[in-house]
Amino acid sequence: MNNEDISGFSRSTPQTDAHPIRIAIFGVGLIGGSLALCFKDKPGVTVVGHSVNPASVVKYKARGVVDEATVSIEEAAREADFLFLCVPVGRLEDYIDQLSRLPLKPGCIVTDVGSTKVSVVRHASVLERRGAVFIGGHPMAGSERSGVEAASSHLFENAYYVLTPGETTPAEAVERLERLLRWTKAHIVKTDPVLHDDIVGAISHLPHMIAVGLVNQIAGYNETNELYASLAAGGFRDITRIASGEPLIWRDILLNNREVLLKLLTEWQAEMDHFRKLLLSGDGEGVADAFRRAGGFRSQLPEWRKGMISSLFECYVDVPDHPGIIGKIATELGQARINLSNLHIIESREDVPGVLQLSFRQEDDLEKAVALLTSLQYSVHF
Ligand SMILES: NC(=O)c1ccc[n+]([C@@H]2O[C@H](COP(=O)([O-])OP(=O)(O)OC[C@H]3O[C@@H](n4cnc5c(N)ncnc54)[C@H](O)[C@@H]3O)[C@@H](O)[C@H]2O)c1
Ligand SMILES: O=C(O)C(=O)C[C@]1(C(=O)O)C=C[C@@H](O)C=C1
Repeated sequence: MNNEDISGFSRSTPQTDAHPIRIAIFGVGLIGGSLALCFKDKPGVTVVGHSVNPASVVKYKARGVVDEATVSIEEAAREADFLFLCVPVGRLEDYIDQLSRLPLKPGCIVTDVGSTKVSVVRHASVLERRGAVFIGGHPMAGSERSGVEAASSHLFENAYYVLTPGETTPAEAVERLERLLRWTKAHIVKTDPVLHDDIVGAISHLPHMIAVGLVNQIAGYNETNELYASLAAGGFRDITRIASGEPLIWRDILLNNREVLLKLLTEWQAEMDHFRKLLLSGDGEGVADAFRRAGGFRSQLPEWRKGMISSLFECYVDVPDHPGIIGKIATELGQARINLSNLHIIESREDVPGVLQLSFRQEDDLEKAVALLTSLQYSVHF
């Protein structure tokens, strides 16, 4: 992508092939680090990372995630065209306050990646008085992992990236940010902060609470009998991956969106009460109907997008459980130059066919893999 117009400040400076763009990232963890990797090494771009922790600054540089790193918020912000706040939700307002006391580049864009939007957008008006433009942001992609070690330049590919510009946000600034974000390969969607928090509360925050509650319930049973953990298989793993999210990140998100979540929890309890009634009355048709409705809705979801159901292009291969089979499949794919992004054994018991989950970053790789494995007589399904 040509970054000719992205900075928006350099039109009066001597023309070079690419106008210089300075991007400051505050908090180079999973999300901040992934953004840094998307922008780094692009023509004319300098990425500067900020951390309050001197050891983190050394780490950011050593890992090559940023061009520069500093513990000074002032140094990071100075002359920055774009400032990304990638710290926990509970820290965002303080960062905005600190930035609002600094000499920012006129017209610079400050944005955040926080999982809630109402409070940060409301608070950010202090920045506008300093000549900066604030645009709330939230990439709908992530992981249960955290820290710069988990960062990836592919994290946002094909995911939705929400922006919440207000009515008075200059359209030119929104366009400039959108253009910069093209490097993430995400799909931009714009919405109002209140609607954002309602929807994301339902599709992200509530599921995290359910997963954590479920794991803790089972962990309690497991204290009296460890067979609970031993027998926990694919179903338990699928619904509970997100229970391993970073505790302080999730503390901040849930407390920040608590009004929405309290309502959602009441409705969730009603959903569970419905199940309780079905079981009490032995209403098998009611149980089957609940599964039918859920399956129907789930099958209509745009599965190929991150942020919905599947974060990757995936297929499942039935494999006989004998030594070397996984290596054989991986070698076949490698020889055909098909880029496998992940491989996961779902079930493997003696004499019983196992299932191999294959993940690809590109749809094209998935299609090629399915054709190849089918031609080799493997049973492939989705
Ligand atoms: N994890 C996800 O899946 C996900 C997805 C989208 C958005 N988000 C949002 O992105 C933001 C960052 O989350 P993450 O998953 O990258 O977390 P992370 O823990 O990987 O990174 C957080 C960063 O903030 C810094 N930080 C932590 N506590 C701090 C403090 N008290 N003061 C200053 N800096 C501090 C850390 O050093 C780190 O660089 C959060 O606001 C979160 O809501 C997370
Ligand atoms: O995939 C995961 O592990 C995530 O938790 C990502 C997830 C989500 O719930 O979908 C989590 C928080 C974000 O704010 C956005 C995305």
